[in-house]
Amino acid sequence: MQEPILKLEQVVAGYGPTTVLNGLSFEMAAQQRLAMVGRNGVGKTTALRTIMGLVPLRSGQVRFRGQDISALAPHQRAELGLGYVPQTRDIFPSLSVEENLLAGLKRRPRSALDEAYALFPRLAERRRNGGAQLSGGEQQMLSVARALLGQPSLLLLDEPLEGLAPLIRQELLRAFRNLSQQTGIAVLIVEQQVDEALGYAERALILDHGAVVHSGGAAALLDDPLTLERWVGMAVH
Ligand SMILES: Nc1ncnc2c1ncn2[C@@H]1O[C@H](COP(=O)(O)OP(=O)(O)OP(=O)(O)O)[C@@H](O)[C@H]1O
Repeated sequence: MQEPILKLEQVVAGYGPTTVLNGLSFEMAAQQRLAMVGRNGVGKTTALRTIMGLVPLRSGQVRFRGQDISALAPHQRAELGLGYVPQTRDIFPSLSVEENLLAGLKRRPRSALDEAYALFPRLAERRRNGGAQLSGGEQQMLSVARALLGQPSLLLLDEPLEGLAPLIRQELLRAFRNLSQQTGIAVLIVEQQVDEALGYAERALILDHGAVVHSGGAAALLDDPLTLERWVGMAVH
């Protein structure tokens, strides 16, 4: 079997006296779309932040393309090919769309911006608008586009659909699908919009108390209301 792009082994992490991840172990294949779901507070955001190196590991290991990255700083992980879009939509509100994208360019030529505009045509239309003038959905697009300019091979998305209207959610998911097809980038998506995330992903994990309690095909989970009800506490439509 091909080496997993990401592998967590018995990861323990938390904040101060609180342990949030209690032996979290899972792996994902290159080019895979994996959804991570679970009730509020089970540790999904903490898992992404730990993979990125923003929450320190207490024990266990994080491997990226076979390399143990547990001791690396976040920027070193980004350089290796990890992209992270936090829940907070990491954009500069006082800069224009184009300036925000330029800030994410690093050593790439300016023409790389065309990739971002091809993926999100709305951003091209609003390239001179200030970040603060964008709608929630446009801010999310900008945040994702900026992360992509770093050419990650694995993109971590923390609740990208949160607070967005259904039509905009569909537009974003369409862009994520195009992205997967065109670039083969692997995507780990954390989402409360469980039905939409499972519709997008190939595989799914359910977390509870900072560990995996279910792992399998996303379509199969979408068809399994008992498991969803038990661990996610919500019926999908
Ligand atoms: N900076 C922090 N300091 C202390 N505790 C924190 C911090 N961030 C999160 N926590 C706690 O860690 C636990 C897990 O939070 P986390 O955000 O990882 O869960 P989540 O599954 O992503 O939940 P949600 O869906 O609500 O975002 C929660 O009990 C939360 O209160």
